[in-house]
Amino acid sequence: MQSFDYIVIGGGSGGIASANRAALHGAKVLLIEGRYLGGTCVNVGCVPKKVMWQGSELFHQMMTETKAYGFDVTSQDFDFSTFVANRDNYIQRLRQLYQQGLDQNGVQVVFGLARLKNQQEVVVNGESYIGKHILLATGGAPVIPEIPGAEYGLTSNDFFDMRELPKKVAIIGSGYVAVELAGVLSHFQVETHLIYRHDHVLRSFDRETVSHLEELYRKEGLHLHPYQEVQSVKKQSQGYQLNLSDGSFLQVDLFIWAVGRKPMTDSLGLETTGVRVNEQGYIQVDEYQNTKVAGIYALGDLTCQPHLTPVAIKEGRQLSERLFNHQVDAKADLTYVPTVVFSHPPLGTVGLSEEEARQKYPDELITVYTSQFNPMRYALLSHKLPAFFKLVCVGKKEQVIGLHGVGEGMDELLQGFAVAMGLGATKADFDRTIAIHPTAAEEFVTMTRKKD
Ligand SMILES: Cc1cc2nc3c(=O)[nH]c(=O)nc-3n(C[C@H](O)[C@H](O)[C@H](O)COP(=O)(O)OP(=O)(O)OC[C@H]3O[C@@H](n4cnc5c(N)ncnc54)[C@H](O)[C@@H]3O)c2cc1C
Ligand SMILES: NC(=O)c1ccc[n+]([C@@H]2O[C@H](COP(=O)([O-])OP(=O)(O)OC[C@H]3O[C@@H](n4cnc5c(N)ncnc54)[C@H](O)[C@@H]3O)[C@@H](O)[C@H]2O)c1
Repeated sequence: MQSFDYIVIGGGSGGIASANRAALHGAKVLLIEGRYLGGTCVNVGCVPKKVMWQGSELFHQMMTETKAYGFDVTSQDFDFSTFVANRDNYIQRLRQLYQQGLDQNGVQVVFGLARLKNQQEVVVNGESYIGKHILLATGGAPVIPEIPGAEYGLTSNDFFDMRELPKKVAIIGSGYVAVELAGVLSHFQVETHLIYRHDHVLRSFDRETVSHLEELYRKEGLHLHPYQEVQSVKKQSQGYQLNLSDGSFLQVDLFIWAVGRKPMTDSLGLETTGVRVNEQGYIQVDEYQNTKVAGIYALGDLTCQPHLTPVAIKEGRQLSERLFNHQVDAKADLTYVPTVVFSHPPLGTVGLSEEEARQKYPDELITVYTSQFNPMRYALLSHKLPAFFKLVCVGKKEQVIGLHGVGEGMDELLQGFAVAMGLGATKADFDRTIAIHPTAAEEFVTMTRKKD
């Protein structure tokens, strides 16, 4: 039986990052992956999603904006299947790069579903391996609700297998995935219906910012159906009929479940180890990724931390710094985690929403600044998508504790502001900073409109 310093189960964002870092510090590392290297992010998450986002942005611009800029785009042919094939080739190359990186660092890779036999032994493909330290990094998978006909629906994984665009589609859910896939399809001029149970999408985000995005989505022709649940689905000779909670029906070519994800713990054999999970099945860890069992760690989508690739990567690398490079206090600092919903236009957030700020600091002064403007991209167009920006500050010194926005470029401009907020920047620090003109980012350092 082979022994390793470190066995990593799951070759996604967190697992690969941790395995490579451990190997760089001289550990003997085994990485076990059940399907394909890169996990969710590379294969059915961030990467194909961002390529789709980019493709649909281009499509939309070509169809609606290029003429005003003087282009004569006479052929509007678009071959979706070529686009998808190019996307998949790119992903294939990424997987190869991951494999090369692991090889170069001396990480041994085995493909197969791993199962813990006890606290130190892992079995894969009938072989047993002993690990001094074991990392669980098996991520999550999409959920399908239990209603009649639910099985006819696609998940986000299936979305990336689509080889042609439907004419009319429904997306059920209100989180990142629902909002992003709805935006992509709508920008590809697919009639898109977004169906969700409550009043708003993205309910953990700043309410006012989300309302702005919803307004833009409506303006772009996306059909929003708040306060609706899909109660059952009937297959028809062509497409599907969704039966909604208000008694109405919606006929679509296809529909996509985007109602959340569940942690991938089923195949792991956790019961043999004493590793604890919470009510939703997520593995309980402390801020150092320790589970309740010494020598077994977990990270990323398998735990309750924000389910974002850079979070999983940071957790994985910091864990390896701690275990294999004597950095005894290494842990991921999740105080200001910037995040972007790749909607059209993107919505970005760092820190607390206005609602969270008021709840967290009931006795402190909360000041809120907002700004709305038309990005220059629309200068020559009759059709405009105004951007919205917001700062949430606390105390007399007005420390900026929340920064939110919807608008072109929001995805790229957010990172630097997250650094400033991590350093405790105040509204005065923002105001002191010279703007870059003409950009969207300058709105954040020129805001004067205080909300009552
Ligand atoms: C549609 C979509 C879009 C997303 N877009 C973004 C984005 O734009 N930005 C962002 O930051 N995040 C995004 N995310 C989230 C991001 O993909 C995840 O947070 C991230 O992949 C989590 O990494 P992980 O290492 O925890 O798990 P994963 O990347 O899911 O990796 C887990 C790996 O473990 C393997 N595995 C499972 N069970 C076993 C087993 N028993 N044995 C061996 N291997 C096993 C799986 O095959 C998988 O490869 C997106 C997610 C989705 C679904
Ligand atoms: N851009 C990004 O960084 C990005 C993109 C996609 C996903 N992600 C990550 O992946 C995670 C998972 O995303 P997600 O969108 O799958 O899940 P989610 O948990 O963010 O959202 C799921 C939504 O579906 C709703 N819902 C649950 N059951 C329902 C039902 N039966 N009918 C209608 N609605 C229902 C929930 O109320 C919830 O709002 C995200 O939380 C995020 O961390 C990140």
